[in-house]
Amino acid sequence: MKTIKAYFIINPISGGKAKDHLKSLLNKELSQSFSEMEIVYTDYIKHAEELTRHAIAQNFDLIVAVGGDGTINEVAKNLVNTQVKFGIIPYGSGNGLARFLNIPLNTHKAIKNIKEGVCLKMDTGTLNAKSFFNMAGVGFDAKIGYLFSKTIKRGFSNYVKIVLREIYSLKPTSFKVIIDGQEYNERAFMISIANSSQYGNDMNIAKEASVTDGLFDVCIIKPFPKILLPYFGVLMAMNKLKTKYLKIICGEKILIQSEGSFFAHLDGEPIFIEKEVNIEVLPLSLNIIVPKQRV
Ligand SMILES: Nc1ncnc2c1ncn2[C@@H]1O[C@H](COP(=O)(O)OP(=O)(O)OP(=O)(O)O)[C@@H](O)[C@H]1O
Repeated sequence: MKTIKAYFIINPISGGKAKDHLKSLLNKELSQSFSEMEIVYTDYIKHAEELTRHAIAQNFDLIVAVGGDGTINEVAKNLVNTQVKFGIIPYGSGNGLARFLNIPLNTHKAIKNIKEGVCLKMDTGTLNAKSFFNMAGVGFDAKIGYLFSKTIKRGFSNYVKIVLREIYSLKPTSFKVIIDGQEYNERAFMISIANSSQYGNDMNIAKEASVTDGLFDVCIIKPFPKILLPYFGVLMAMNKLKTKYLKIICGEKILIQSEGSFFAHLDGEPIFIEKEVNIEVLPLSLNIIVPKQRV
């Protein structure tokens, strides 16, 4: 048995899937792999942040988030630039980061990855000093993140319902964007800051994104005829989106300004912005467990 202390944080509501059985499953499949193991469920929003800080104080070597990108965010934000290893058992609605890293969506295989995977150092980011790991953004996806956070029902189908309801009233916003000192003035439906290539559910916007290149792909989505949406959806699912309506610029320091206040999101979790967003990459700052073939 390895002398590794492992701490599991389960979000009971993520992805709209039941997780009552997980505690006994994790104990059964992993108790021989670690010298000490603790499994806890979150009771409320941001509880995972408190639990992570507790686990760090108790010298756990490995902390695993069981949930989606929001849960990953709450756990991993305390692990940036530490030696603590981070694992994911995907149980979200979108699972963007897990899908990008080829972490299995099947629970048994994801548990096996916690045992047998290898450690990758990945880039993380901050938006107005708050951490994100998969994707941040302003505009339409931030509004969807806000509306999704207000719904009781989670899961992919509810996400799609909100997107379809909102897309037809969507209007572009004027943004000033400064990427590594270069200024762009754009009217856009949204601007996504991609660390991985995808939002979740294999909806890829930045097909060449890497989480180890020290750069974000700034994806400026310009106003497009909405009739093209199904076509773009198919291209995104195939990771082949290329269109004159999408401009991608890579950079490590990004400033976004707009008239008045607006919403942004960090891994799908909305935040209200008074004035501007400042985004920075923190290269290779998180030790994440991924399948061997991913490194
Ligand atoms: N016990 C709880 N009750 C209510 N909300 C919770 C609880 N525990 C955690 N949360 C909140 O659940 C939210 C959603 O979690 P998460 O993002 O992991 O799932 P998801 O949105 O279904 O998946 P994804 O982000 O992959 O689309 C987070 O904002 C988190 O703070």
